[in-house]
Amino acid sequence: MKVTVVGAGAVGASCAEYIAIKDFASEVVLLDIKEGYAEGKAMDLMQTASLNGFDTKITGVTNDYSKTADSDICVITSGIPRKPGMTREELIGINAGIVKTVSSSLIEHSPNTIIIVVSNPMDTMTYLVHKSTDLPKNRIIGMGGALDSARFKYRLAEALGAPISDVDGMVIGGHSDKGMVPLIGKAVRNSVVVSEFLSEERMGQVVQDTKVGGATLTGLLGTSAWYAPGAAVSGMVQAIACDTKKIFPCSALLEGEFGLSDLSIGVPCILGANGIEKIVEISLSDAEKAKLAESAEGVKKTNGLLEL
Ligand SMILES: NC(=O)C1=CN([C@@H]2O[C@H](COP(=O)(O)OP(=O)(O)OC[C@H]3O[C@@H](n4cnc5c(N)ncnc54)[C@H](O)[C@@H]3O)[C@@H](O)[C@H]2O)C=CC1
Ligand SMILES: O=C([O-])CC(=O)C(=O)O
Repeated sequence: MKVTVVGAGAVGASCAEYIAIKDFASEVVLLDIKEGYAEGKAMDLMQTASLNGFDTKITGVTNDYSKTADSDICVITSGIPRKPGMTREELIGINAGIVKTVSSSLIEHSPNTIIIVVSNPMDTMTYLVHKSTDLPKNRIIGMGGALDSARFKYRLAEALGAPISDVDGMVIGGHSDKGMVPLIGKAVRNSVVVSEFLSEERMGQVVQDTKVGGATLTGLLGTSAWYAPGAAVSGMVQAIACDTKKIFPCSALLEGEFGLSDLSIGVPCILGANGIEKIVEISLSDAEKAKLAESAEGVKKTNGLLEL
């Protein structure tokens, strides 16, 4: 199993590290445009192998796509991150060009690959890869909901005073400060809906804290987060590599599912060897449907800025 990660910055390196630590891939290629940068990150990571106990071989390359040839899975993290006060949507001007060039170079050398898009604004970048390449739709997947759901579980556990392993919940919709739809009505503590434990007001706070999770970290760090994003990507890569058929909310191209079409947005998906094996059309309440529709409008507005 060969995995390429483009962008050896904060998220790309974290992603490579978690993939290696989980020890399911034979090889991870890190590629960056900055001379020597990916080579340095790869060497540093390889020097953790004996300490962390993995056999995955990590190599770094400067913009040499021939070294990525025949990758089973490619992750795109190249592009600029936001700074405090910015939205993810403001990154489109620079990141669209990068994502378009990178995806076409990857496919040239790995025509059968599955692509996971991370660069922001992620739903729009995922849609751009659908529009600008010939890969089938099950092989282009955006990462956002896996991270947002992890943040939702963190906030739920905090509100409940419960261990994180006791809570479950999912976030669907666009990966943006306003567009996320944390499904609070379906969130559970050991199979009991959280409304049994939390007031309406506290649940509203959990939802709001989840939606601005990325912005909160950007304010604290001066740039956006990387540990949880890297872990979220590695979980999706593992589900595909090991054909686990686990459900992750992913940005998938919709063609009528949930009453939506011609956009990529976060919905529950079964991930396996074929990438998105199935979009799971869970039933939503009227309020949840309205929020998803509003979120889709926001994503489409950003898609409208693409030069296709
Ligand atoms: N979808 C999600 O949930 C998340 C998305 N992100 C996004 O991921 C992206 C990366 O974030 P960070 O790693 O923090 O940024 P970073 O600045 O640390 O790393 C980005 C790397 O991309 C490289 N790069 C730029 N253009 C390139 C090209 N044409 N080819 C190859 N490499 C290129 C840069 O040299 C840099 O090393 C940002 O757009 C950020 O907004 C970040 C966290 C979560
Ligand atoms: O907040 C950002 O810009 C990066 C990101 O998508 C996240 O951490 O959720």
